[in-house]
Amino acid sequence: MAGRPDRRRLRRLALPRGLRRAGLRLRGRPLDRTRRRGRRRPGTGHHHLALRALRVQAGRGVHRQDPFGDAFRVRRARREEGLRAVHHELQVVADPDAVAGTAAAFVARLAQACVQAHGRFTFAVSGGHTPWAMFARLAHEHVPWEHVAVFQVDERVAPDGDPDRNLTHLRESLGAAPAEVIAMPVNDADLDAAAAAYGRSLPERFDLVHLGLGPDGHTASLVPRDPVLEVSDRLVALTAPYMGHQRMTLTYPALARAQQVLWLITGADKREPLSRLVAGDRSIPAGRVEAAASLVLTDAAAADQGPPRAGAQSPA
Ligand SMILES: O=C1O[C@H](COP(=O)(O)O)[C@@H](O)[C@H](O)[C@H]1O
Repeated sequence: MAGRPDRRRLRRLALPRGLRRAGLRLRGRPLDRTRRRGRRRPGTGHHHLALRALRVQAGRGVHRQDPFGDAFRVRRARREEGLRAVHHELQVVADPDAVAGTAAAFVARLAQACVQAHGRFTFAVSGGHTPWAMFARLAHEHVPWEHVAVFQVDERVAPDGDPDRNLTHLRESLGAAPAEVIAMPVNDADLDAAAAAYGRSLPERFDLVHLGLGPDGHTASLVPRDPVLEVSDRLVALTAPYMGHQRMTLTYPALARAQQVLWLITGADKREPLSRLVAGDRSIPAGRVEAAASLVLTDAAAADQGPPRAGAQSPA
């Protein structure tokens, strides 16, 4: 049976008490110099069964992690055989609601830290359904919105206000939160020029990039077999039609500007691509994303810790 979320802990996460209590690190340096809280003993958390399952599936790519405090630990990517191997921190919570709440608290606290450290928080957000609840929760968090710039990771080529547009749902979910959203210009007549212009508007680094994961292993609009996967000379590019729409997307070089990636992955249909992602499987598009640090936040269903499926055998 899936573990229940630790309500006490989640409540604490939703009410950040300031950076000094967060054990927060930014660009490798602790912002919390007075932190005394020790690490919890491995395996004592309510997620340990899920984590153990993923460790078996994914081998060395998975790291057991304390909820939240350690999630901010920035781990520098290593260069191995010319490739930048990303170490994924993995956090499993009970369900999509817990994913949304934990993610919103994470984003809010990172925003506070970045604004305090360098005056601005640059945040690139993906589409899909999974982040809607997180954005809605974020609107009620303590976020220094006047210093936040929200960029799009990807967008469908469709009219303004179209329900297929990621922007439509982003704005709806954020509600009255006064976020500056720098929208992808997917209605321009010359889409190649528009993509290039969006690329020029991107910051040198993103403080945070949110990514999702499709059942086919796609992330952003980096979709299997599309030539966009090989684009290395542009920050923003266009895809062939995929699931009904041509798309504009950040490319791998743009995503590599992320100081921190936050993956939000929920649902049983993500089990296989999730295990591939954390194993560093570069045969799926998501497995080729590079970033300075990566937190994979997932629910029990995606981590294969849901209720037993009909006909499933219990282990002996
Ligand atoms: O098509 C897309 O799907 C992925 C995954 O979405 P999700 O709702 O299954 O999490 C998303 O990350 C991407 O931005 C979007 O264009």
